[in-house]
Amino acid sequence: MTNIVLFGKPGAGKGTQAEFLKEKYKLTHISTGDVFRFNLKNDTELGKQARVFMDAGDLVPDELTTKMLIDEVNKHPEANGILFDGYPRTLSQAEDLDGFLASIGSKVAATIALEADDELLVQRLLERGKTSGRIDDQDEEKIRNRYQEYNEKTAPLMNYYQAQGKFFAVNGIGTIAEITQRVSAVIDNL
Ligand SMILES: Nc1ncnc2c1ncn2[C@@H]1O[C@H](COP(=O)(O)OP(=O)(O)O)[C@@H](O)[C@H]1O
Repeated sequence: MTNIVLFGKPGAGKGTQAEFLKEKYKLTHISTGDVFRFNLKNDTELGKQARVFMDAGDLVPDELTTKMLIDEVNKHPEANGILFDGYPRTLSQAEDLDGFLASIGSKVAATIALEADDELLVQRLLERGKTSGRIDDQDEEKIRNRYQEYNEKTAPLMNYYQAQGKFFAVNGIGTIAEITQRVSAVIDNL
């Protein structure tokens, strides 16, 4: 299995790239944000528990998120590899992911970060908020809170993966196709 973690700040383009990469490399795409939003929309028990955190732009607690993630991975026993989008976002999630993948005889092959400047990303999210219906994209304060969450809790993961020799950063500014090319170059070299 070639498991890839797509890494980057909110709005960096992880979801957009995932759509192309999953086709190109026949990967199973798991977006924790999408799974949470599906649960919110269907008002499931998980959705009810996650809503307050998501609407505020806070991270959902690790235990809830990791349980959901493992359930999702287990739905795809035939997967060629998984493209993780939005997970892990904390050190504890990264450790749990490593432990879980080891338990099924697998591992993270690479973590690929899409890099872009904060101010550009905030503008992208506000633009997305006009049409996406996402509450967390419509209010600049909530967006800034997501960046704070990212800086405090998610950014330290770069060191975690760097220490394992699995961290690759690509420039996330350019056309969608250009960025797909850059990410593909990393995957093709693994
Ligand atoms: N791995 C995770 N850990 C905790 N919360 C998460 C995780 N993934 C998604 N969420 C919740 O879902 C929200 C939206 O996720 P996502 O669509 O990936 O957002 P973004 O556009 O901010 O990258 C997050 O702000 C957070 O509340």
